[in-house]
Amino acid sequence: MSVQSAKRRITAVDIAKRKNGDPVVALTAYHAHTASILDEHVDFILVGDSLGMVMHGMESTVPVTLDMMIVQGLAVMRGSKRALVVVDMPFGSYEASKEQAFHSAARVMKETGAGAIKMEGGEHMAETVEFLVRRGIPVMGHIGLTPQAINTMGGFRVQGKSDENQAQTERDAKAISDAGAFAMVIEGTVEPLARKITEDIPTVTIGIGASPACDGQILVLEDMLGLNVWTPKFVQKFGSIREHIEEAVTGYADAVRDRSFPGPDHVYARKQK
Ligand SMILES: Nc1nc(=O)c2c([nH]1)NC[C@@H]1CN(c3ccc(C(=O)N[C@@H](CCC(=O)O)C(=O)O)cc3)CN21
Ligand SMILES: CC(C)C(=O)C(=O)O
Ligand SMILES: [Mg+2]
Repeated sequence: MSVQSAKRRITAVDIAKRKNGDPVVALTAYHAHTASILDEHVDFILVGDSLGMVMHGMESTVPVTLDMMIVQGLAVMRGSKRALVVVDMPFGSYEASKEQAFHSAARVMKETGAGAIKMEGGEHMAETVEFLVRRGIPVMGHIGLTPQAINTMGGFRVQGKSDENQAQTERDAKAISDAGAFAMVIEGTVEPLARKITEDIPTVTIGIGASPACDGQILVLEDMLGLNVWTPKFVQKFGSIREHIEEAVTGYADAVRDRSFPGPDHVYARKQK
């Protein structure tokens, strides 16, 4: 990193000011190349623990490690210079105690240079969120459908369908907001709940499968590009990257088989005498 950069990055403080303003635009990225494409078009890039499922074919995000998040977080920092980079805390790296959370989050901040971290959880994580924020780590919350809880939820379940669950999710939002999170992801919740939370709390809400009522939106990049075959219902495919890759790969395979590749332009010759 340079001593002084010409254009400063968007900060967590900038995002926090976007309540009732223009919608906050966010996408996930795990690589330097994709990060460099998103950099000019989004407000923040999330290095999501969804990378376990998207890059590695895991069935959930539970096996993702802190080291995996740090490696990809660093890649995304190298590829970007304008957008805020937020790194997800993976399952098992923060839930045991606020000290464990600080230790893990500090590693992410020091080893990647990212501007903020995100952690899943409501009321039960509020004390931890406050502990980190007070010690200089901007925290993005994540409530509603929290994928790391797949094994206690019994699957990825849309939240807010019952009165009891709606009331709990509202308490979660309030607790994370009061704890000082600069923004929070609301994932997989029924529309009236996402709307009510967004109206009731002063914290910026970022929706994913949580209706247009939120202050911003996020999607997993590979889902909206059309690279992943199956996606949750809340995804709109804005591209069809899978077909582009298929076309390029079959073109290459055909060219190798009929010996039209490598062609004259791709061959090294000896020095002319
Ligand atoms: N590629 C990808 N995209 C994501 O959005 C994403 C991940 N991976 N991994 C981490 C979590 C997991 N997510 C998920 C995964 C599955 C559903 C899902 O099965 N949804 C059902 C509805 C379930 C219900 O009705 O309760 C669906 O059909 O959309 C939702 C969110 C969102 N996140
Ligand atoms: C889906 C987003 C919000 C996320 O947490 C992830 O990509 O891991
Ligand atoms: Mg995540």
